[in-house]
Amino acid sequence: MANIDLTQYGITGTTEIVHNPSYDELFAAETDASLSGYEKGQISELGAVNVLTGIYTGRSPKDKFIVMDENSKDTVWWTSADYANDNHPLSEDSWKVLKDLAKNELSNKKLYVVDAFCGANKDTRMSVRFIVEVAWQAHFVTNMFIQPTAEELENFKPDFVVYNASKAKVSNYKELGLNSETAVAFNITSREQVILNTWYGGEMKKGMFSMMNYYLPLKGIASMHCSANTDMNGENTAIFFGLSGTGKTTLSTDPKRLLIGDDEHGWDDNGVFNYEGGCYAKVINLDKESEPDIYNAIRRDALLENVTLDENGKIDFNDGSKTENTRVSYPIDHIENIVKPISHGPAAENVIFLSADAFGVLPPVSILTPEQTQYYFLSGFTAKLAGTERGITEPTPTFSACFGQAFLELHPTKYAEELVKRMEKNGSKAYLVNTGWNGTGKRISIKDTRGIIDGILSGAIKNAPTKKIPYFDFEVPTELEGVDTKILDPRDTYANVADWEIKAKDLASRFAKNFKKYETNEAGKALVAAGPKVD
Ligand SMILES: Nc1ncnc2c1ncn2[C@@H]1O[C@H](COP(=O)(O)OP(=O)(O)OP(=O)(O)O)[C@@H](O)[C@H]1O
Ligand SMILES: O=C([O-])CC(=O)C(=O)O
Ligand SMILES: [Mn+2]
Repeated sequence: MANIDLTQYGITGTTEIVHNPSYDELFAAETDASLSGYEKGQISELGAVNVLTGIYTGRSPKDKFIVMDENSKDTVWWTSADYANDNHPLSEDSWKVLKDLAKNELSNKKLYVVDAFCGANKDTRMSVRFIVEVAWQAHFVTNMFIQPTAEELENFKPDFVVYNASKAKVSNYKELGLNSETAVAFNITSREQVILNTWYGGEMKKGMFSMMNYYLPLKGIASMHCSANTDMNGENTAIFFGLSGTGKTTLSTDPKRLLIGDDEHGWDDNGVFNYEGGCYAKVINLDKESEPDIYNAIRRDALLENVTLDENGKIDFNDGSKTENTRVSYPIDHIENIVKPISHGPAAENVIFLSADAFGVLPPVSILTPEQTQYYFLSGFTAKLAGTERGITEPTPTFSACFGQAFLELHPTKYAEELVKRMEKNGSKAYLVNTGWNGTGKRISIKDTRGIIDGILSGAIKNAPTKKIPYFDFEVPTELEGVDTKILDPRDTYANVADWEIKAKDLASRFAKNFKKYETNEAGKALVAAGPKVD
């Protein structure tokens, strides 16, 4: 095993290093009777350990900072008055202070070091070293990242280092130009991430995704917040973009298809590849019958988060008292039908945008033209669902560029450019699928949405009779096998069509207003014609 010297990172007095622990070691460590507080896990009836992640049960985008230096100042897409985003600048001096806090927290104790890959493609993967002091955090990254073989571990040379000092706080945060005692800070030049005062593992997962989103598009590779699967022969790939809670994990986990990955992918000349080695599924109200694959993935080695258990370990998936963002992480091989040995598929034939529309305006499926594809990709309209980000407690309509604005490090048009380039080359088709609400006031059922996805993937939708929806000019099927015909035109789900009209006009004008930020050049202006019409 590689010899690890943490003094090279300024971490001193380390009493023990547990390097790439096995699942059995992790299980023993996180259920150790001497642990207390948020470090201690509880064994559930399904064999998976459940942990509580503390005050932070979702990501904290307001606390995300990137060092602004010579290298990053002209490349990173910084937040601005014209276009606010989560890339807050951090000075090099403040970075030093944060890193010192982390080094201090991590010195003089037993640590877990997990070396893993982000990216299934050998040419473009990042070798990431996670340094953490909480056993279950080591478990989380073991589940979520790609585990090196023994040989790869022997020769592992990190090209990115994550310091997780979740127990430390930034007390002088105001002086440092931060938002709170919590910091999730990146240094693109030295290739390091520092985490302070949040235990939520998603900061490491989405942190490395953000870094891939920086490095890969600059190499001409599309970097995407999407899930991906392919047919049983590994020949017909589909990708599903969507913000948190819109159904990436649920809908890509399909017993009829092979899973490539549930959240983060790249698309290069060889096809679509996963960044991750595991999945991170929402488990609120999880139902064994309607989502058997995810349910069955919850067993030993999976890690539950913020789920409510009684003293005997019996799980109540319907309890959202800790958070709506209850989760399970599991290695991808807990799903039976996956692409092996590496999570990769050919170029995507179908590109699906999942949008959970809380207004009840969007049709459950729309067939997009190439211009609409660009317009709706840049717009990224959806509702933020409760829990994944701090402060979001009910479905909140939002425009999240490329369906993942929180993770974009370059301007959104760069991601659109790379996606469109790949789609044009491969003749891929795009669809907008509303997994949210309609005029009934209820969320569209998973059964109907699965029927829609089946219709897209089988090609049946190409032969379906269609009509156009006003204001948006969406082409929608009027019949699709396996889907309740009465929901295909959203107007039919309203007691009074005029109610849909009012909401549709309101949504159309929100789109137009949001799109103004892209109208600063000719390409952006040209796309306006593909957007909704407001009169
Ligand atoms: N029509 C629907 N389609 C998809 N999911 C639905 C639908 N109706 C309800 N749901 C529920 O919405 C949630 C979708 O969450 P899912 O984990 O698939 O989202 P995600 O896009 O993977 O989010 P994240 O990026 O946060 O992991 C699940 O809890 C699922 O049961
Ligand atoms: O952000 C999401 O969509 C879910 C997740 O991976 C995280 O919480 O980091
Ligand atoms: Mn997911």
